[in-house]
Amino acid sequence: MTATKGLEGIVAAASSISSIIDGVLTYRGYDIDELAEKASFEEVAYLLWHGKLPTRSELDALNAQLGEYAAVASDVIAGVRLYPKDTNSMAALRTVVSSLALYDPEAGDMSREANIRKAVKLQAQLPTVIAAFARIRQGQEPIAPKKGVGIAHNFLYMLTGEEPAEVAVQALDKALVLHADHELNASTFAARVTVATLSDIYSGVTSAIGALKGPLHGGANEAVMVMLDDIATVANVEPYIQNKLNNKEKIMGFGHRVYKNGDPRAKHLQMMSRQLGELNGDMRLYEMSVKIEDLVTGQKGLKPNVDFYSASCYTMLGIPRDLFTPIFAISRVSGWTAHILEQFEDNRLIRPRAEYVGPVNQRYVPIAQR
Ligand SMILES: CC(=O)SCCNC(=O)CCNC(=O)[C@H](O)C(C)(C)COP(=O)(O)OP(=O)(O)OC[C@H]1O[C@@H](n2cnc3c(N)ncnc32)[C@H](O)[C@@H]1OP(=O)(O)O
Ligand SMILES: O=C([O-])CC(=O)C(=O)O
Repeated sequence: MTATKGLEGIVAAASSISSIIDGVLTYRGYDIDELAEKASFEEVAYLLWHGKLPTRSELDALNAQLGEYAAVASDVIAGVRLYPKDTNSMAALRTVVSSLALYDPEAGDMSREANIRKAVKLQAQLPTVIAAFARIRQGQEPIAPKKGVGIAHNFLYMLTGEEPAEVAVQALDKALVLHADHELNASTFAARVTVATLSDIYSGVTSAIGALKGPLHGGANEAVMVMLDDIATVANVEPYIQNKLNNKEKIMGFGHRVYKNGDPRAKHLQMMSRQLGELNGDMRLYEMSVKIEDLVTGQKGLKPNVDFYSASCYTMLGIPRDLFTPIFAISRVSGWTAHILEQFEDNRLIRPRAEYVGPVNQRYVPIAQR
């Protein structure tokens, strides 16, 4: 038995949810390029869960259900008030999502109907708890979710207490569409491994959030913004990046396990970054990002991934950088839960083997003689 480090190239599940074939990403067979231009995030979530685009009445019903479930139990918010104010936002999200299960009377109901309802609840409640966390740590009161608006609108409203501009809603909605699912990425795999033991959907999503947090995965979007903040000016891009490349340091937001010729989502986010810069009358972050891309792609052949341009986009939408990865989770919970539902449909415990490389033939030595 020989291990494949990082499971590179190993096909570990059959799935009909999303595919990456020859660098083209599809959700249920629909090209992400078309969905990014035409679909709302709620339509995409429905597509991931049900395998088809919703009719008008199906979408209306989903939106009504999302509105109904968006408020969370007051005890969950009371719990958030107890978190240290400087707590890591993804650690807070991991904890609060785990706690949602405690207040859901059907948390342990493993029927498909209950699991679909729980998927919708998680989708509806993640924006509420993230916005509540962000406000509470600043000494502000959480804002209750609004009915009759989409997830992107509601999140920006709950975060700021103000009606968001339509352009901001559209930009965030498109970003949510672009992040919704991605085949067997690390966090989705973590979710599937967890529920394949027949644990519940809340456990699966909590595992997934833990996996998304790391900077080699979803945490890279925040790390990109830390880098942009460090660089600060267009003039400083070249010395800063050159120094990192010379020291063989990783440049966050570049490279991908599957895409070697570029991530098809990045171009949409690059365009969004340019448009937001033009609208704000401030091209600094966009120009810095393009210059970083020129250097990193020119010298290393590495292309930007989904996390690279999302950092400048979210900052231009006025979102604090430590909420970038939680926003990724707001989107990806649609994919995680679709994969959990798919895993339950034809479940088998996920239990690979390890190649043993440790010592052999050891004999026990009594503690007094060691
Ligand atoms: C939503 C997402 O999860 S997208 C990915 C988000 N993560 C990041 O942006 C973090 C930066 N990127 C990376 O760390 C990697 O490219 C990953 C984790 C995305 C993919 O990792 P792997 O498939 O294991 O690639 P691996 O790390 O082996 O890289 C292969 C080679 O490219 C180099 N490389 C890969 N990414 C980068 C990078 N961002 N900057 C500099 N060099 C890089 C590696 O150092 C390695 O070089 P070597 O062969 O000389 O040792
Ligand atoms: O697929 C991956 O390895 C990481 C990624 O791009 C994603 O999860 O969107």
